[in-house]
Amino acid sequence: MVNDTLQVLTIAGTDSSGGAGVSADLKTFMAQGVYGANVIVSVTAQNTLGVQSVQMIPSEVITQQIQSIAEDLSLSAVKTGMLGDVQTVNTVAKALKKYNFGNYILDPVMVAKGGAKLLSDKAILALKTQLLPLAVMVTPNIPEAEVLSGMTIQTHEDIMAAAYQLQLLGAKNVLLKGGHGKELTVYDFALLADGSHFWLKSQRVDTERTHGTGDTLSAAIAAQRVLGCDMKTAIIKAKAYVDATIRSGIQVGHGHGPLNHLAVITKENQPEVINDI
Ligand SMILES: Nc1ncnc2c1ncn2[C@@H]1O[C@H](COP(=O)(O)OP(=O)(O)O)[C@@H](O)[C@H]1O
Ligand SMILES: Cc1ncc(COP(=O)(O)OP(=O)(O)O)c(N)n1
Repeated sequence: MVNDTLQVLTIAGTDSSGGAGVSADLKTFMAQGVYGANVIVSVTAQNTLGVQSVQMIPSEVITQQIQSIAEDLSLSAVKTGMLGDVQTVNTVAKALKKYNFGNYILDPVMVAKGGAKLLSDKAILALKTQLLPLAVMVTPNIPEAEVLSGMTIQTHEDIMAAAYQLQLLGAKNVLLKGGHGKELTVYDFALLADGSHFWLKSQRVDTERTHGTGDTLSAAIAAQRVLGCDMKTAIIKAKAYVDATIRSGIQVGHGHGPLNHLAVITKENQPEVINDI
């Protein structure tokens, strides 16, 4: 059942193959039992093999979409995904400052799994200065954390240092995702607003079908916050959900296939929570 009083917004781009972007976010919100609204900032022609084209939506249309929702819905959280260019980052930042949508989760999407650029170089600085300070949570993968922190990340110590740097730049909580890589064990690192930290340890699923994992994780965190979880619990529950969606694979497309958003979480999906590694 969807709880219609729990309303969450995603501001992101579309993915015509339905695996990432707004599609992943709305499927995740629904699966978590919260109501999802969407503001489209870009339309991508995309499939599991790559991104074929990107069309950005004009700023005034983005502003109008946000205003329409703000005037009617009762939102308690918002997440942003692909924002594309500097104009869009600035437009979204202006709207987030104007309207109070509650918890703001920033997924700093930069590059799709197939390698296509989803954020321009100029927009990176705008995202750092305009959006990071507004975010209750930022969820970079390792390459994104390197770009935002200006640091090279090779070791677990580097991961922690980069997360602290992102907190210094204004994000209250940081979840640094460790999905990129080849190791058999995946570690995500969480740094919370009170200065505490923990690692989420899980076994890597040997699959190419991970299209939209980052979107799904950040959308699930937003949903769990709206459902009333504290930040640590929201992160752990969201991680278990993503793990379930990867493990219950579906066979769509011929490349980086999408997740199964209706997956049921079992004990097997619970990450190990550890303080230090
Ligand atoms: N093959 C995999 N097996 C298990 N977990 C994964 C796998 N790939 C990604 N994840 C998890 O999915 C989430 C998203 O991570 P990641 O893929 O790094 O983000 P992004 O999609 O933004 O690049 C993280 O919690 C990560 O640990
Ligand atoms: C429209 C759109 N938004 C975001 C992404 C990237 O999503 P992400 O969850 O990081 O997944 P992968 O691209 O890493 O599979 C996208 N591809 N398209």
